[in-house]
Amino acid sequence: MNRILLYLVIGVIALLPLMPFTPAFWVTHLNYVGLASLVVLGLVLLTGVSGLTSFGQAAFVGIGAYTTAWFTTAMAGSPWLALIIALAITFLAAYAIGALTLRLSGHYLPLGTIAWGLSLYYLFGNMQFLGQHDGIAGIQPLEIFGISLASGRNIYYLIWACVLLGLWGTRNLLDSRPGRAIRALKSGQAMAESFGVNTARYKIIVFVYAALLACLSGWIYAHMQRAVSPSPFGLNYGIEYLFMAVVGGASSVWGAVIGAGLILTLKDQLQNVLPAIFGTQYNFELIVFGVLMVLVLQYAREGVWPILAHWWEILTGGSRGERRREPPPKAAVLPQRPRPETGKVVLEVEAIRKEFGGLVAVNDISFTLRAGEIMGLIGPNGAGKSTTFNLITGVLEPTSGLVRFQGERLDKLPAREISRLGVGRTFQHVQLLPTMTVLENVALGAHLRRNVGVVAASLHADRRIEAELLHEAAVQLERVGLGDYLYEQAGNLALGQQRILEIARALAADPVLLLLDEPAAGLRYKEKQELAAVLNQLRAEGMSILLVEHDMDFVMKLTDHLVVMDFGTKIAEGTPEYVQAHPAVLEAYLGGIDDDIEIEPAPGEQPGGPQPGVAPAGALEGGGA
Ligand SMILES: Nc1ncnc2c1ncn2[C@@H]1O[C@H](COP(=O)(O)OP(=O)(O)OP(=O)(O)O)[C@@H](O)[C@H]1O
Repeated sequence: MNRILLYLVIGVIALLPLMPFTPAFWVTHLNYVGLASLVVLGLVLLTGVSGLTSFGQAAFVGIGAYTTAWFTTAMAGSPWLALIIALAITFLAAYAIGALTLRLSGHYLPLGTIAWGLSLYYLFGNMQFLGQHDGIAGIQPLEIFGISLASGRNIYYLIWACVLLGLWGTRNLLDSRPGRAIRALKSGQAMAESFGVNTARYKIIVFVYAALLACLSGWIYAHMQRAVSPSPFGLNYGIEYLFMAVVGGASSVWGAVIGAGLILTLKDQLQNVLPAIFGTQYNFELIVFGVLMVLVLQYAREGVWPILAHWWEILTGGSRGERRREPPPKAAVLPQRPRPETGKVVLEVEAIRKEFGGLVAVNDISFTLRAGEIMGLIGPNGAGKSTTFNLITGVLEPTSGLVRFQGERLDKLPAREISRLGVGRTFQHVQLLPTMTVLENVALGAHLRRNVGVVAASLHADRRIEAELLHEAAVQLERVGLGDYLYEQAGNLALGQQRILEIARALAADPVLLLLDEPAAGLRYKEKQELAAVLNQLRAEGMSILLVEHDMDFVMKLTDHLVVMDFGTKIAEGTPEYVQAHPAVLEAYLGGIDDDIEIEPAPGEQPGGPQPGVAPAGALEGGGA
């Protein structure tokens, strides 16, 4: 968000209660908005950013409120100690609940959150020492440095200081190493895992983070209301918080404040206006909310915040559109892993086999790849190339056979561990985080090269490491020719550029072995030439590269060694010249027949004739490297 707007918001928040004309009910209303904003901020991170829908946040508000209510009344304890206890209980409860429910996918997760939201609600209402459905009254107001926060105007500052801190911390978190991993949870889990991100762990972290914010809100609420009862912590409120997140804009931290403000103000106004119109006391506002939700989902799926941000952009002359052009500041170079000597065996594939039911997709394939070598894996459509690729990268487990990388078995390891050993990869279908910048996407590739915790990231204590990661990402982008697009949203790049971006991201992981799945697909002639130059350069630096590629012209000019597959079986292996002249290869490629497509002839040979599936780039894609 634009800085001017930020200062404006802070100024208004600071001055509003001081103004004599500000009515007391405004301050009270803003206090509720602030408390709800804290809960919704957690939901923005959990649901909007990470894609984990939770209906149960109100229960965590309840843990914060009930802990302090009981501890400060029954035990006459300090509310500050109560806050620590409440946060600790919430941490443990959220960790346990998260570990159980976050494994659930699809609609099972929201259903799981409803179940534990209801359980905690009934727990509050049935426990004798928590006052059952009557709750606990007589809670003391908070006091800071001798100043009582009993009045709405005083506690207002505590609430909004917490909201601003929460916004600041969450923004910092999102713009950091753990933040990039969190932003990959919604749509790029498999990709993130192959760069070493432990997605299951990050899901729990986000869940606990959101629960702690809700707990803080509950703690302040109890001391503001001076009494607690179960109803504000039930499922209805859980749904309302989610509603606020969706309406405000579930992918922006500011959406939390906007959503809470809009919904609570609307609810307040509707509760006044609707009974007067209809002459009854029924909760008509619920019907209006239902209609509003449908309209938001239909016409403003990203919520209100992006619309407001767009208006602000127009108002301030497009300041949001001004992108930084300069590269990130220079920083120390990240440590690099030792490279094997050129010519040393890096990858050994021994009789790997993959059966899908009765289909043998990969039939006892073996080959080796040496340091400083580019190997191509080719074959007609359905030959088993991608399956072989997935067996090496840990996406699939072989039925039998083994894969060794620098002497270590890969075939039993998950993708995350394979990446840790020094294997970088790209994807057949580009897997980027389209709303993140090109630079951030590539920095995700360097995830394992530095470690930053969530707390350090939230407090912005990660500046040096963050600078190193971004610097590394910029260097790799410069290397592959995308240095002019650092701050462009990755989704705005052309498909060919996105493929190149994937290579930069894989390079940011400092791999010893680079696995490229159809890197030239969608690239124009010049881009292919540039890609070939980059790959040649990498080979010269001792990198080992295995590529699956359909563009024969590109493959033949670039690779040292080829393995040709057909129907899951290796039918030939050798230099490009040897393979091009191999009868089994010609048979495999000529078998299907498209008379217009011709295989590139081996030196000194006549053109090979038509071929299906895999065809020379010149025929299928307009030229190669
Ligand atoms: N998950 C799966 N379940 C069942 N069959 C599969 C699965 N994945 C691949 N196959 C089958 O295995 C065979 C090899 O497929 P694979 O995708 O590895 O071939 P490919 O050489 O990469 O083809 P293309 O060039 O079209 O990508 C095909 O017959 C395919 O239908």
